[in-house]
Amino acid sequence: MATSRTSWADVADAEPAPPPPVTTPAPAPAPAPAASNGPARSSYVPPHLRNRSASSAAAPAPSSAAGLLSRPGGGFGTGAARPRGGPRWDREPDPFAGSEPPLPPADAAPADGAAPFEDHQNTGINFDAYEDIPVETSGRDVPPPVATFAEIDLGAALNDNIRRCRYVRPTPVQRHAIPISLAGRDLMACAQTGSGKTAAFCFPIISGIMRGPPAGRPQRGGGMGMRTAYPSALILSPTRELSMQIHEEARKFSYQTGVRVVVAYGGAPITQQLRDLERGVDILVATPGRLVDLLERARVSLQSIRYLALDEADRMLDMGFEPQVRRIVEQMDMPPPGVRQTMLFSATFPKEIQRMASDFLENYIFLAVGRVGSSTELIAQRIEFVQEADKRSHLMDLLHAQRDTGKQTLTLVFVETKRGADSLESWLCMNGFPATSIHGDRNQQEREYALRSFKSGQTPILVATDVAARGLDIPHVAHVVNFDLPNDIDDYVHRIGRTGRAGKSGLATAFFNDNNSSMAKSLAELMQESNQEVPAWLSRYAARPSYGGGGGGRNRRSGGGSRFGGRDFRSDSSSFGKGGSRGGGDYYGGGSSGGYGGSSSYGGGGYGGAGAPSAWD
Ligand SMILES: Nc1ncnc2c1ncn2[C@@H]1O[C@H](COP(=O)(O)OP(=O)(O)OP(=O)(O)O)[C@@H](O)[C@H]1O
Repeated sequence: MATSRTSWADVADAEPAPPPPVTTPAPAPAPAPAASNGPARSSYVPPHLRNRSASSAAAPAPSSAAGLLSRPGGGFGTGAARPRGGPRWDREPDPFAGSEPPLPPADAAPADGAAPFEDHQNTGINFDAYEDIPVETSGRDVPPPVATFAEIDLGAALNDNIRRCRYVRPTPVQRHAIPISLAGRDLMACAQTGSGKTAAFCFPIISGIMRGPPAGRPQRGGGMGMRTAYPSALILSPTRELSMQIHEEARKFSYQTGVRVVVAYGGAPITQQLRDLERGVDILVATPGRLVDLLERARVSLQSIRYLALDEADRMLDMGFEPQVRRIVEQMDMPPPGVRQTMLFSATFPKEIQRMASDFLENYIFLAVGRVGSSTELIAQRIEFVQEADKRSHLMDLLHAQRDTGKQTLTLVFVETKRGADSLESWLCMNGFPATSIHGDRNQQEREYALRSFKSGQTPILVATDVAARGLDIPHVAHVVNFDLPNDIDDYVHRIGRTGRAGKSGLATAFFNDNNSSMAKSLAELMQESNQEVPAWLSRYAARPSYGGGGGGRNRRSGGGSRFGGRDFRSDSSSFGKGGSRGGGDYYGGGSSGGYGGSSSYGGGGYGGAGAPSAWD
């Protein structure tokens, strides 16, 4: 087990007070548009012009500001209302407020220069832990990786935000993925949980929107009073909370760049989201269900999309979102592959998603940082044999032991069902452990409240179904407990990945019993691969042929031929042709057409029936 010497959390723990607000001066006003159709449009400046004064001189000069006003990206077709009297980002709320130290002067050092920023290198991702990570790329003419942010010309405004985020050096996935995306290539990228994938797809999108040429005039949306938004980039993510988180991150990265980020997800009132869209949108972060709704209402058009990013794409398939995702990407007005740029990111890439994704991508590069679907060595994994009836008392022992250390940390407990989450939450509270829960039966307000209360440490235990398994970046989660193991090793990888993030070490404990025997082999393999000690009893389980995966579980690793089933499927001779069927297999719940059935094992995933509101959308 690799140990973290200087981790983000170690340093963050040592930070006594919230840092002062941003001190960056506002950029010089962008050129005022020369023509207007009305007051609402008069101050609109396309993103690639907005940053002209702040970003590098490499930004292309517009031929005519007036001509750019009709550019659909950055607003709805009829023009978005902007604050008057100056560029709108002057009054942009500071997404860093209270979270960072003063920005070092831009000329103090390049973003990669460690020395001047050493004292606030709190996100000091433990790069040593990632240094010798194996990287595999396939595809034609792969652009070379970079070692520093300074080697990439992202523009001054974005570099300022990178400094504000206290990112000193790019993580391995960023080192490879950012140059690939900046070169305009489609990308399928797989990297371990907590390794900085969000920035890896956000930076090139923001930079591209800032610098890119104006998109063509929308063909519809201006008439009949229809206020249609024409984003330039779409980021799809499977869960509401992950969409919210990506939105927050993207807002930080695009602060004072003039690039406007809007989020749309189910469970929250659509009216507010519509208002946000009406104010203009360059990057739309959305869950598939809510986006389909917006498209059907013609409040969003995808015809100006230049960048499409799918985060946790495999999860969207798991959740039965394939029809919606295909509808959004293939059947609406989105430009085809080759015209738009498409990026897929996840820590796990089963072949099934690779096959679907290959329909969305053109001449793409497959990037695997670390073994595909593997877990980071920063997470110490423990598997304990615990009978169902003993799980609660065992959990209590763990929590008492943790409490005895006197350290204030957060514990995330995964269970399989929504009812199980409710009942464990109240049992913990009754027993003196402040807990809350998040699952698909809780309304969105309750879910968000639970997450806030957990993050703040008010309720340091969060009992969750898989709704919280993917992507959520919650600082200080020191322990993930798999009270109920999932049926799929990829889900296990994502769950435990809520700890041990950004170079920080973490602990993951799983309760295993006969009910989980189909997981034995893949668990043992995963642990071995991550240099964890595999208990002898688990190896014995794994050695039994009947427990070697497959079974009833959706155990992609062991069921799919090659051991990890996650390399670039184009190099697999048995791979399906482009657009081919994805075949059967239990991964899709019995080879259904990928409809709305979802999987009961996800505690609320999928659609309950036609038109039924989903807890996931
Ligand atoms: N270059 C960097 N330097 C320091 N910290 C970074 C850097 N890039 C990202 N981070 C931080 O690392 C953490 C994890 O990043 P992120 O959430 O993007 O991981 P991820 O790979 O998407 O994880 P998951 O697979 O769980 O979704 C975040 O808190 C982020 O701010």
